[in-house]
Amino acid sequence: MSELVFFSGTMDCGKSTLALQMGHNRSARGLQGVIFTRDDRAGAGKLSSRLGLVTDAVEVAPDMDLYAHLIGEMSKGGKVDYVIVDEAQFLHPEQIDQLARVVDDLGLDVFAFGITTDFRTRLFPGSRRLIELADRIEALQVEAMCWCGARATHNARTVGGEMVVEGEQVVVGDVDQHEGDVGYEVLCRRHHQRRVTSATARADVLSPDVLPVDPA
Ligand SMILES: Nc1ncnc2c1ncn2[C@@H]1O[C@H](COP(=O)(O)OP(=O)(O)O)[C@@H](O)[C@H]1O
Ligand SMILES: Cc1cn([C@H]2C[C@H](O)[C@@H](COP(=O)(O)O)O2)c(=O)[nH]c1=O
Repeated sequence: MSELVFFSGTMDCGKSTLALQMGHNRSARGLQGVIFTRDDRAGAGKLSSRLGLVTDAVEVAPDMDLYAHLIGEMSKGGKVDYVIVDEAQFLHPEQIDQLARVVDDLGLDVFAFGITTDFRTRLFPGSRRLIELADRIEALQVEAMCWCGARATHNARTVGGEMVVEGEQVVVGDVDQHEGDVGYEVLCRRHHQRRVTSATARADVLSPDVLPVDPA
């Protein structure tokens, strides 16, 4: 039975790597897939992992009908055995409905990979729809870690290392950005709620306010 599966996790937990591995294992057995992505850091039409692997993909435009695209491929004689979607949080809810239709009407497995929540802990519309429609939701096994050592569960947006809570929902970027740039850091809920990033935690430790006071 074909399935719509949502592989979700924080940024930097290995989603794109797993997407590439699942595609590789299937193509090694002669299966052919279509890989969709949107706004990958490596550029349009690319699916890239921080482990250095990258593959070509179909860049999803905001108004693209994914079901119609696959029907078009098949009617041109293309073989499609499965579908992979990376950065699925950026898709419109209607496009997630189209993926569900691919599973139900075309009998193809659809494997979608993405983060669930944004820097303000709000669901992305595409991820919300995936949670509503997916046959299965899988949490990635390799856990990303907060600077404190706890499991990272939330994505923070940072500017110059400090967490920000205002801004557009979508700003393409990466973890480990240089000072001053907009970047991201994964945190445990406690430190996301308190807005303590690795940089501000370090600064607090160094601050004279928190140095032990000599009573003498
Ligand atoms: N130099 C490295 N050595 C080993 N693993 C690495 C290295 N750099 C990144 N990784 C692994 O790659 C993961 C990020 O993979 P990626 O697929 O790009 O994540 P995601 O798509 O979830 O943002 C990290 O959590 C880490 O496990
Ligand atoms: C939290 C958050 C993230 N983004 C962007 C930043 C990256 O370009 C992608 C996530 O990619 P990854 O492969 O999972 O690391 O999403 C965003 O636009 N808005 C946010 O709030």
